[in-house]
Amino acid sequence: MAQDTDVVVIGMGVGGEHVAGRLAEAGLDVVGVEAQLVGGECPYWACIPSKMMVRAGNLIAEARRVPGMAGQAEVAPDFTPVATRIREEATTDWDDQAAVDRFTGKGGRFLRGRARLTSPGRVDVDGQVLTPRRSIVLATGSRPQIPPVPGLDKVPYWTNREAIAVKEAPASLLVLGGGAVGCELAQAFARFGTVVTVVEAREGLLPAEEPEAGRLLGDALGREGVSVRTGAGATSVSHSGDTFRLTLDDGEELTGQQLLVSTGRRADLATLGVESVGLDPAARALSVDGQMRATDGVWGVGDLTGRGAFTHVAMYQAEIAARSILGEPGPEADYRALPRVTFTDPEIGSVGMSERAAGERGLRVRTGTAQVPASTRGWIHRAGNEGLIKLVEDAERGVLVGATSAGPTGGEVLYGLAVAVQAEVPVEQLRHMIYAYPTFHRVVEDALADLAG
Ligand SMILES: Cc1cc2nc3c(=O)[nH]c(=O)nc-3n(C[C@H](O)[C@H](O)[C@H](O)COP(=O)(O)OP(=O)(O)OC[C@H]3O[C@@H](n4cnc5c(N)ncnc54)[C@H](O)[C@@H]3O)c2cc1C
Ligand SMILES: NC(=O)c1ccc[n+]([C@@H]2O[C@H](COP(=O)([O-])OP(=O)(O)OC[C@H]3O[C@@H](n4cnc5c(N)ncnc54)[C@H](O)[C@@H]3O)[C@@H](O)[C@H]2O)c1
Repeated sequence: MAQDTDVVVIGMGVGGEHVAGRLAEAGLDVVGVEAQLVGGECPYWACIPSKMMVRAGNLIAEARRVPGMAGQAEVAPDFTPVATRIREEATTDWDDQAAVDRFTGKGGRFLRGRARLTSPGRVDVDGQVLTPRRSIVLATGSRPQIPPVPGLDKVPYWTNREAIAVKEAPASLLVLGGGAVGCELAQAFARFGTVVTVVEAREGLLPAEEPEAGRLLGDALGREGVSVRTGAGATSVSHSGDTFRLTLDDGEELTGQQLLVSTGRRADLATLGVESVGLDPAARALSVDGQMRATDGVWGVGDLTGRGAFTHVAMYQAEIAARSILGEPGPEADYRALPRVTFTDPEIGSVGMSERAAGERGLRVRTGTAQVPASTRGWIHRAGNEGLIKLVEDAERGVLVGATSAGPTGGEVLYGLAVAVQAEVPVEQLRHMIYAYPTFHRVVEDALADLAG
């Protein structure tokens, strides 16, 4: 028998959990459907456990910076406390009961299973039919995109999930893909003694960001002993015993005890039955309007919308979708000041457009750059002070449309720049503000001086 309800939320990751909880608290009858764990990728296999690894790796790196700065320090890295924290604090051994209780405590109804749209206003969950009167919210996230490298489908490679669940750092690791996942995990494992090689197909690491940031990070990884191959195509992979072999297009053969594939993620609309409501199952992402509506009665939030695979995007969109479903007033989605932080050391923060992206949009841009080590705070900080600020100005309007903040606290320094991009604060006004001395964010003032010319 079909079960009537107001709303069905499919996928209870960060985005789905937020919409479902918000609507249930507002008094709607909400069924939240989740195939795996409520909370999704972020708390169990992504943001939170990976940042626990990064935090531990940063402690090791800081301790190694003591000589010449503050005496002597001996560090004996041990991955066990990290693996324990991931099990006990982050994931409760990959158990989501607390998250399920959090949702049902708000008045929601929870259903474990795999959902599929079968016709407008009808959802099938493993044979059980739900008929939402008001709305369906699609929040099914993304899955790793595995490149068609010959042999890859026959070897036991890791995705982020296996990498996060390890109990010991591997002796050696090949990382295919030098984006956010690859760089964060490469550095974290290297700091625990893993011999790491990163293979990136494009010309630099973090290729979606400013090339200066990718070079800075590549140099920092190199100094820590991570081998980086950029502009390198993998032509085959094999595995025997406990060794992976990765052959590159220049004939070089790389070996490692483990292979992490971190070559991007994509939405999977094909298995969701979206064609039954008139949407394209072959699309790379679900197309939504500024209120997160995909079509009549269907909203979409999070990674599957293809607007930036970040937890903060999923939560931002989820709040807009909830407002839209409840008929509450509020602004439409605005991604001009979308912030991104890769939690490496140096931390790479960026907001809005890169110089190249702004140029491709046809903007006449001016840029300004300043180096963190040349600033007072960078000079004081000394060991581990690498970083830079790069500003991208729309020269016609005299406002910033993008910025990069890389350095010891790059992601935190980014905040002021994000406000400037979002609020379109005139560059002239930014130039005449007071910047606290001696902070890292004073480097913004130096970059503004460079922008002036
Ligand atoms: C290693 C790693 C580190 C990351 N670090 C960060 C970070 O530091 N900061 C940041 O902002 N972002 C980070 N991200 C990205 C972040 O994890 C995602 O953007 C976020 O989890 C997306 O949320 P979501 O709700 O869209 O999808 P998800 O969290 O993927 O949740 C989707 C849920 O839908 C469920 N589902 C799928 N299909 C169905 C179905 N048919 N029926 C029922 N349920 C279904 C899935 O089981 C899943 O639980 C990281 C990602 C990775 C891989
Ligand atoms: N700190 C954070 O916020 C954070 C951390 C990790 C992941 N994430 C999110 O998760 C998403 C997925 O991360 P990701 O690192 O897997 O994807 P990504 O898109 O950031 O990077 C993938 C990289 O793999 C490269 N690549 C693709 N095919 C390749 C091949 N065959 N050989 C070699 N290199 C290849 C790409 O050029 C790219 O640089 C990111 O887009 C990001 O939004 C965010």
